[in-house]
Amino acid sequence: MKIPVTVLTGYLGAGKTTLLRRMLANPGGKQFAVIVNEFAELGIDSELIESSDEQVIQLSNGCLCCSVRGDLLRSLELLVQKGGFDALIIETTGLANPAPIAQTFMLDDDLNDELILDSVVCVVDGAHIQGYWKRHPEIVHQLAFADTVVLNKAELLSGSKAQLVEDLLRRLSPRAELIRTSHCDLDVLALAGRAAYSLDDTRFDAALPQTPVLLHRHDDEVVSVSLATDRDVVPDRFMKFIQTLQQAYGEDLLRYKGVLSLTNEPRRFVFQGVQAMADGDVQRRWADDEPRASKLVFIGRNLDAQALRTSFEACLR
Ligand SMILES: Nc1nc2c(ncn2[C@@H]2O[C@H](COP(=O)(O)OP(=O)(O)OP(=O)(O)O)[C@@H](O)[C@H]2O)c(=O)[nH]1
Repeated sequence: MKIPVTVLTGYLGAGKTTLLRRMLANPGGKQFAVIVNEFAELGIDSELIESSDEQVIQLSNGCLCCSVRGDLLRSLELLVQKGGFDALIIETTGLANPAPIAQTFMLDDDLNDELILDSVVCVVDGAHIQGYWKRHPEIVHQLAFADTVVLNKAELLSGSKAQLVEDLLRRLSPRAELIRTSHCDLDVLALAGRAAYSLDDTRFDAALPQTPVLLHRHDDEVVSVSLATDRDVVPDRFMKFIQTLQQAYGEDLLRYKGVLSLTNEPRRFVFQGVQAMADGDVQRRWADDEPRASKLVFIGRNLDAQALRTSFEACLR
């Protein structure tokens, strides 16, 4: 029996990791393996998963659909050789086109014998989708390819706006099942192992170019800036730094997230945001043998990397 693969897609900050965490917290007797892909050089998501039971492979600094597609193939081969799991979840970057990822299963005979693409789930940020979808063509590809669309952050939508967003999603993803939710609080057991995705489906033909897409270009203006330090971060300076960035870049500040070592705080501080919406919380304590290193990733349009570095330096003790 082939091992089912669930691909989690959706734009930056939509809620993919939130959904992944829910799936891992409620495995329904499955032993998951997970591949997490991040656009930025530094990977943060594997830190947010905090999982010990699953094999988690982090692929950073590029998208599975293009620049790290070879890494995806190697990781899949490695996982299949090693075994020890009966379901696989792949979390793509918010910029990835799921079509070439699906092709990976189709084009490689050995993988095709072992793995089957079970479902492509597209998580949508209900609060931002109306402003985003025309500006970011990735979203249209992701929705067109999905068999399941999770309309997330629904609590931020009024009744009439929620209806408009649903209508838009049904237009962009007419065949998909649509689930409206907040914080991806949905029946995760119903998501995996249900063969929602079929390679015979016409959806696949429509979304795939006739020849394999081995490389495709992302929006060149969207860049990532990764910052790392082993000095402590001073909380109020850091908050001012973030507020200044939110004001300076507005909608162009697409996504930021990080794990920080704050002054006088024995626990790791996890911080993340989408445009002007940010939140952070303390997590577990830093282990005795663990370097108290902070890392932070920003993804946005035309970010000034040097200016970000200099401003971040000013937040350190
Ligand atoms: N208000 C609100 N916030 C949410 C909801 N779901 C997730 N979030 C928050 O939105 C932010 C992004 O969530 P993630 O799950 O990390 O999103 P993602 O799609 O994995 O992000 P990237 O991998 O960076 O593209 C986090 O701060 C979440 O806590 C929701 O339903 N409502």
